[in-house]
Amino acid sequence: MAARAPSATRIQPVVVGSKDAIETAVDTILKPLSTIESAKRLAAYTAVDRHVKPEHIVIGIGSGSTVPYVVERIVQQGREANKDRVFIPTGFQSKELIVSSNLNLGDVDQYPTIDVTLDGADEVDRDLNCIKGGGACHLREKVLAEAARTFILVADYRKNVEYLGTNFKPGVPIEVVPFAYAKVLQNLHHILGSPKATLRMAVAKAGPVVSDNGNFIIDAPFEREHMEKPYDIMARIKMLTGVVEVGLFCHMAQAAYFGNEDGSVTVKYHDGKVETVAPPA
Ligand SMILES: O=C(CO)[C@H](O)[C@H](O)COP(=O)(O)O
Repeated sequence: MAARAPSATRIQPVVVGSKDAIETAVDTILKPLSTIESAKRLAAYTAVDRHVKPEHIVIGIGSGSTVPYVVERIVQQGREANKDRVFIPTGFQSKELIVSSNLNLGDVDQYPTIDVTLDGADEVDRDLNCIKGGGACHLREKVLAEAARTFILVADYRKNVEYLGTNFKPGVPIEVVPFAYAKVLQNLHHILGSPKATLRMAVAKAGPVVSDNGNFIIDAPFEREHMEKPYDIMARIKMLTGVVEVGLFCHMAQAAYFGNEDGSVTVKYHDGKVETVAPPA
């Protein structure tokens, strides 16, 4: 039998947090957020304050870099407010976010009716149509948007545009089953008028981006004439065999919250009304 090491050598230092975790915590306290991050947080906090009410039990959580602020604000509502709630994720990232925030996790097959879903967007036009799928999550995001009684968008000021494709240049994200991607690309190039449509390639992996559902993503830029009537082009893309979902969400959101550089929030509603919420005094 191996001799036991003297107890002194077995004593491990007490780890209270990694260097990164400590630096992040210090940054959070001491360093102000960048203008864009502040704008995202402002939009998310305002939307949560207005739309996540005590009677809301089933809550859809979207994907992207704005949504963590949504969850942060929901957590701030307190343990009592959240103890009976169930949170439904739109993908791996939001699932991790829900679990690491100690919120109850559910899935849309258990809860096909959601009280309110809050999600980010790549761009939102004057009629609240939006491009989603910059993070390749738009299939689940659309399911949760459709399942929700109220669907709310949160974003920073760069996403607030008159027509889609103004600032967001990669194009419309399209989730396709892998074996059909070349055929769908041909259809987009030669039939639907997107000659620059490309398969989205991974950055830290060789080969294509693979979605949480095991599919590929095509990014298809379209001319302004198509993007001004996004429902028509969305329907035509969706009819291509092999397409699973299109990252154009038309007439789905009730309101979109945009954090601005000056600390105000612009709220666009589905009926065309626009409100400006002044910065906190
Ligand atoms: O659609 C999405 C992911 O598929 C995101 O909601 C969208 O890309 C916005 O992300 P961010 O809040 O980081 O700007």
